[in-house]
Amino acid sequence: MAQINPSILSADFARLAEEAKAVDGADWLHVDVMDNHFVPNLTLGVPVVEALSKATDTPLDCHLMIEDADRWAPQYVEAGAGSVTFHVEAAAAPVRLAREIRAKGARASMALRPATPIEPYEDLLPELDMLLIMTVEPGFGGQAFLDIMLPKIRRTRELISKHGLELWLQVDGGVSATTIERCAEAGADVFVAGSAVYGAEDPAEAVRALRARAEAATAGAPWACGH
Ligand SMILES: O=C(CO)[C@H](O)[C@H](O)COP(=O)(O)O
Repeated sequence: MAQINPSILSADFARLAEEAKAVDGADWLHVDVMDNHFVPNLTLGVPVVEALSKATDTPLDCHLMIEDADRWAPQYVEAGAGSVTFHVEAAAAPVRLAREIRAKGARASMALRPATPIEPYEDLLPELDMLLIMTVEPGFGGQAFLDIMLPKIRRTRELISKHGLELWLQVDGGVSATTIERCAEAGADVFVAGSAVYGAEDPAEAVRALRARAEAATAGAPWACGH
């Protein structure tokens, strides 16, 4: 089943609890943590994640776009995140970090910037619950989807199948009604959408419509069931 994770980067930060409720029915709430070092933007940190986790029943999918991921990622598990994604480019010891996230009770996920290839990390895949392929340069919502990421999504799906893994494959950036089908056909099964959800008149309906498109695009694919 396709999962849709609305990104609160496109929500009203003054009304985060209400904005979380506006997407009831979403699989996860995607929380973009930015430190103005790894990316040229600054958003929120551990205290806000802790408050948000108490304000919604939707599990939090925290995407850390921050330096020194080894130090900070475990704190997001303690703050209540159900899934924590660190960037491989910002982690000194990604295997140790993934194991620590899992040991603390959250799903461990690793992200790749657009210019980072998947192939050097094939052996790490069994250590992960999800792999995130960025389909824009991280830092801002509302950017255009990078079509050139589709072959990387396909190659990653092939590696996941080759190793018989349960790993989820997430895409983030420019995912909308016009791009989600291409992502799904290429092999993604978890879709982050910011402006396509929070820019819609009815965000909950936008989630349902995106999920229906992704599921129609992957009907029958062996990896598209069983979440
Ligand atoms: O990680 C992100 C940016 O770095 C955001 O999650 C992403 O860009 C979502 O916004 P949109 O769907 O509007 O592209």
